[in-house]
Amino acid sequence: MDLAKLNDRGLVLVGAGKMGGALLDGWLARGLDPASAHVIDPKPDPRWAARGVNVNADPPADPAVLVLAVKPQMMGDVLPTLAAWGQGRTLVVSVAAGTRIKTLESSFPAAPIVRAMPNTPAAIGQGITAVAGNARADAAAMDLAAALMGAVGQVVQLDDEAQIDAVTGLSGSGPAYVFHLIEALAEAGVAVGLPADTAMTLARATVAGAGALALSGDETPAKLREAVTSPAGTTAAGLAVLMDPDAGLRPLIARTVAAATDRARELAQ
Ligand SMILES: NC(=O)c1ccc[n+]([C@@H]2O[C@H](COP(=O)([O-])OP(=O)(O)OC[C@H]3O[C@@H](n4cnc5c(N)ncnc54)[C@H](OP(=O)(O)O)[C@@H]3O)[C@@H](O)[C@H]2O)c1
Ligand code: PRO
Repeated sequence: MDLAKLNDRGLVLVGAGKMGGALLDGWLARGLDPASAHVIDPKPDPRWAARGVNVNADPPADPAVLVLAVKPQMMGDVLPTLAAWGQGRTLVVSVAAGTRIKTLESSFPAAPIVRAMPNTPAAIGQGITAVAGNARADAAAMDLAAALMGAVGQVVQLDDEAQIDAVTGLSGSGPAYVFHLIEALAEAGVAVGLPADTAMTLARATVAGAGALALSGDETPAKLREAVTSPAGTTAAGLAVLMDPDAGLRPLIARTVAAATDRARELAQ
């Protein structure tokens, strides 16, 4: 999207921590005017002020978008302070895990509201965000939300807000699983004889390259895996361990995503 469209009325970001900060980095890199961006955060990173973003000072009364990126546990304290923005002209976008549209509606009864679940690769324009809107989020509001999140990666529209918990368990938390895969690959490389820095370089580039290849064409991940796997070769030996139906990656990842999804449901308020 042309983020310049937001530059007239402004964007207010409440909570510029890891996720809010990653989004703001992405938006600023893609044309959001720092002078139209307003951060509210008790301990803001000095880099926002250094880049010309308004920090904790005179946010507009009628911004185009209010983005909520505080921890779900903070929402109860934060929402009552923001009610003035819920008059209907401002699109409210919450990226919080757990916090339900119903809860947001009790603070912003007149507002179009979109729940969005992004992930941190948004900072480099390679995030993916799932979105679900309330009844007041008409086509124009959903378009604005999709454009906002689309500026920092792909966007998936959900039919049902309840699916956001599963999205949180998969792609919201997912970058952490992949970073841990890099750590595990590097440690395994050291265990089979590589220097630590070489192993980390190989692990990082292997995951990044495989990810880029998986996104680059129409081949399924299964086909791409098969293309690496020579009959009776090295990959087949490795995959025999990794694809063990009981002790391999599939049941482990299934438990991982289920645990994260369950936690999102527990955080529900
Ligand atoms: N991190 C992710 O990968 C990710 C992905 C998808 C969604 N999310 C969602 O994004 C939200 C933020 O998560 P996070 O990981 O970015 O956490 P975080 O790094 O702790 O960011 C939250 C920010 O909000 C600030 N804050 C606290 N009280 C505030 C208040 N009253 N008004 C304004 N700002 C306030 C915090 O400041 P202090 O640090 O000083 O308390 C912090 O800078 C959560 O709801 C989470 O579910 C995160
Ligand atoms: N980070 C948040 C959490 O760990 C939500 C998805 C990723 O709760």
